[in-house]
Amino acid sequence: MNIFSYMENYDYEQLVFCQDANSGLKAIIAIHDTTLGPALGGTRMWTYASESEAIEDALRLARGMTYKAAGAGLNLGGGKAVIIGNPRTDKNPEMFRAFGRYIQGLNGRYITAEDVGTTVADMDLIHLETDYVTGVSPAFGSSGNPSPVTAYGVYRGMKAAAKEAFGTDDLSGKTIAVQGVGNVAYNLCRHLHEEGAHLIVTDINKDNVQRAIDDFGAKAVDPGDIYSQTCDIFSPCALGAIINDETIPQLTARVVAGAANNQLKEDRHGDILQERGIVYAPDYIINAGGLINVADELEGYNRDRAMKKVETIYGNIQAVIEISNRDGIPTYKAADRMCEERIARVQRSRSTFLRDGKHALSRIHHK
Ligand SMILES: NC(=O)c1ccc[n+]([C@@H]2O[C@H](COP(=O)([O-])OP(=O)(O)OC[C@H]3O[C@@H](n4cnc5c(N)ncnc54)[C@H](O)[C@@H]3O)[C@@H](O)[C@H]2O)c1
Ligand SMILES: CC(C)C[C@H](N)C(=O)O
Repeated sequence: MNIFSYMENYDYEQLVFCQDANSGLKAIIAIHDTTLGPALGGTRMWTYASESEAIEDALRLARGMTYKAAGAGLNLGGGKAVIIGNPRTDKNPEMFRAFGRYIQGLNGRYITAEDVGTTVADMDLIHLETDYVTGVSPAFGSSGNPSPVTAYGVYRGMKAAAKEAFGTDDLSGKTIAVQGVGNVAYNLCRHLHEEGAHLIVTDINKDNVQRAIDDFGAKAVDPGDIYSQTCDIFSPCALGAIINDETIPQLTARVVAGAANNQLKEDRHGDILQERGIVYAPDYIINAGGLINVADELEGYNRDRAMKKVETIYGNIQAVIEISNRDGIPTYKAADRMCEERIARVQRSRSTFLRDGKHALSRIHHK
């Protein structure tokens, strides 16, 4: 991988490598764009097949966070971190403390939170060394696990997409196929079940499947069979790149709306969904609830205020669909356009010289 070419291509600001032999920490922090504010994004812990794969994942996810924050109307930039290792076997407290010190060294340019493979307990360890961490235990006045809030945002965004496809946002009686029933999707299924939707679920983790059957009367299918289920809505809540040449022909749903990051394998798959008349709720717009929730901590966490902001995801999905219909472009392009325009507008309005430029969040975390 030619790192500088890649960074130049998508206009990345900074890539940081962190190594601590004592704890075995090998981490990468990617900062994409801080026009709107400090880069906030989770830390992923994963068994990457190679260092290049880890770098690429950090960079790709960081850019997604720039768009996620811009689309959600937050004054935050985009960043993400990855720790190379197996989250089940390779963690130790010193690793997260060492990582916290590297974050502190960035002096607020990057703020972390949970992502796949990291937990509230890990954030508590990072918090021992830095204040630039969110999703910390509620005992510290923080917001805790962001997943249930992400799930609520996905539920609201799914309703907005359903309104476009079916003329109503009522999901009762609708059949929804959910791929992956982990932290986010379990909570999503609860909202859908309460509204009277029929659920078809799959997961490679049998316990998670059983929990959805027991709690929501879901029908379970094998992981490879989820795409071809007869359903109204397909909800990807496990992996990225699952909307691709192999899966699109199998889809019967009229809406794709789920929590997973980077759902389209390539942009052209968003074009194909549009050609097939499938309403695609862009991933970084619909799954912004967790980010909105942890971002609220930066102003002193207030659950009611955070949940009110999460409600805006319904309107944000509607806004994207409106741009898509108005300009005759697929929804993924409409979302990119909406976010890029906001970043450009803010950049222009902050272009005048100031001797001591300030950002609304520059006062945070100075205890
Ligand atoms: N947690 C959040 O707040 C949040 C916020 C935004 C986006 N996301 C994204 O949403 C997705 C789910 O996040 P999560 O926190 O629920 O993660 P999770 O790890 O708790 O859940 C993912 C589930 O998918 C299952 N899975 C993995 N591979 C699968 C496969 N091939 N087929 C079927 N199931 C499979 C896993 O066993 C697990 O149960 C991820 O892509 C994550 O990046 C999460
Ligand atoms: C800041 C976090 C809650 C980030 C979350 N993992 C996401 O991808 O949006």
